[in-house]
Amino acid sequence: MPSQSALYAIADIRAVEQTCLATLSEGTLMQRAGKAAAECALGLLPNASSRVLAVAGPGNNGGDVIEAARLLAEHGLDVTLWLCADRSSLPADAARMLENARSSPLNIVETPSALPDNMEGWNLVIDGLFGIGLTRPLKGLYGTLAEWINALSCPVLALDVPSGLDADTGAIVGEDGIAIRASHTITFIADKPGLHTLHGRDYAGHVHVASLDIDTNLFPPACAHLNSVSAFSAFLKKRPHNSHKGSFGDVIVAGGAPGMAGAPILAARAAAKCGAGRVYAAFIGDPPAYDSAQPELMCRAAPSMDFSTGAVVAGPGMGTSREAHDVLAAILHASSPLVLDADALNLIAAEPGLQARLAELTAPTVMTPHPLEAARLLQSSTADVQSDRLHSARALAQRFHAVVILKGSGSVIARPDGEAAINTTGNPALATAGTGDVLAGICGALLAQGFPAWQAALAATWLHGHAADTLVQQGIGPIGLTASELIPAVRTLLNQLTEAHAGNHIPH
Ligand SMILES: NC(=O)C1=CN([C@@H]2O[C@H](COP(=O)(O)OP(=O)(O)OC[C@H]3O[C@@H](n4cnc5c(N)ncnc54)[C@H](OP(=O)(O)O)[C@@H]3O)[C@@H](O)[C@H]2O)[C@@H](O)CC1
Ligand SMILES: [K+]
Repeated sequence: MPSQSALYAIADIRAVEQTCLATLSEGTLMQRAGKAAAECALGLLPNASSRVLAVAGPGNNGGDVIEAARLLAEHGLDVTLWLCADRSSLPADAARMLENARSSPLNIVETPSALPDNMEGWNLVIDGLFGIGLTRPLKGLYGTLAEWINALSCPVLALDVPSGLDADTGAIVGEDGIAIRASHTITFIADKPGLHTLHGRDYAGHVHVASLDIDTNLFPPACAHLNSVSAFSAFLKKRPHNSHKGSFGDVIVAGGAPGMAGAPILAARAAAKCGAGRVYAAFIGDPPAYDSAQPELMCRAAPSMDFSTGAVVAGPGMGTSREAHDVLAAILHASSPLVLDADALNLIAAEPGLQARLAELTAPTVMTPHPLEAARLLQSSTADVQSDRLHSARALAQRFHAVVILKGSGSVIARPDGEAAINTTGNPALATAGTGDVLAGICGALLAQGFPAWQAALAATWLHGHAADTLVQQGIGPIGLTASELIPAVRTLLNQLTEAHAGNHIPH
């Protein structure tokens, strides 16, 4: 099996599947998938007399669920199979599974023309309508069945992919399409990006990977990975006793147009609490005398700043005025490690001169667009960006020669060579004003402490999301979690991670 964090595109899964099908005896992979699914289902059921509804579609995903349903019925559970397909047109393996199931205690309802009449009393629904062979939106009986399942209160286990969801992108197929909202997904052969970004997290629920015992050597390189601590932990360093504030770098946050002073303050506070040695908040408008809640920050006027002395976070509350443009131009000419957020991205999207300068930079650079900012940078629409978030993040990284964090559910981190990761932490509590400023500030602090752009982006995204997860577990959110509250939680996590992962090695 490839590494737990590896993600594969449908085309790659198909290629692996075809190689296996050529060497294994007929039905072997489907039997393995059915067995893994049945075992997973048993773990979700309250007792041995549980009632299970299995829904099967017209393809091999249907074959998987038929096999799983047979095994569960033979295990003594009360299982009904809703076969939403014409038996005579099932693919060969699925037809074989159906024949096997006939001699089992499984209750089979063939080609139903209506929905099951009882919504109550099911302990689990298993979704085997469609997997990676979905080619169009769920319509007719499939659509109404999906709606019906989504209204149930019991757990729903999707086989391979929740039906209606695109396994590559996490999009729901069709303009007004519908997908089955699963509480759990058991996905076969390898994990898939669409289960983790856009609608993926809402529709796939907990994802379990069943590799079906396929030889690791048959897999091509993964198309992306899930973000994890191991991807950046090598840069978590214990601090030597003999250190001073200059040892951990400066961060200069540039933004704060009149009326928008809060944004750079949030980013600067985050940078300070994530370990930068000194933090400046530089304002396009008049700077405040100091930040009374965090007087360690040094508040300055942006036009008179020297941006070459530390990592720069440009954009929070910056506005798009002429002054903001000139400050951004000065920042791009300083060639410092750089985080570009918010209005800095909007200014760049609007001006080819700034774009050309950005593409020339060799210092570590991270861009943190949300989908609308990404759309402006790519001169496309938010819908286009969201329709394939991995592709959009890669396109941005290549065009601007920077590491990109495309924010949203399952943030995508991409770098110019095409390497990409999907973040797994975070929750809807982050959908509130100021959380983006905090993310940019964390990123700036990590760049100032010597993280390369890629690892800084991975670590910042992971920490930011995990802090929100921790606070929600404590009841501080999702409703009413504020961006400010994230900052101390991120600091705690960063210290815990450093303690757990940094060796005794003292850096020089
Ligand atoms: N091959 C193997 O041995 C293994 C396969 N495995 C399993 O197989 C799954 C892939 O199987 P699959 O290729 O048969 O695709 P699947 O998702 O079942 O559906 C395709 C069928 O649905 C139809 N169809 C599509 N969209 C539709 C729509 N909206 N509304 C109505 N019909 C629609 C489509 O018809 P068509 O588009 O040709 O008209 C076709 O008939 C995979 O996800 C995994 O679970 C694992 O067990 C490992 C071993
Ligand atoms: K499915």
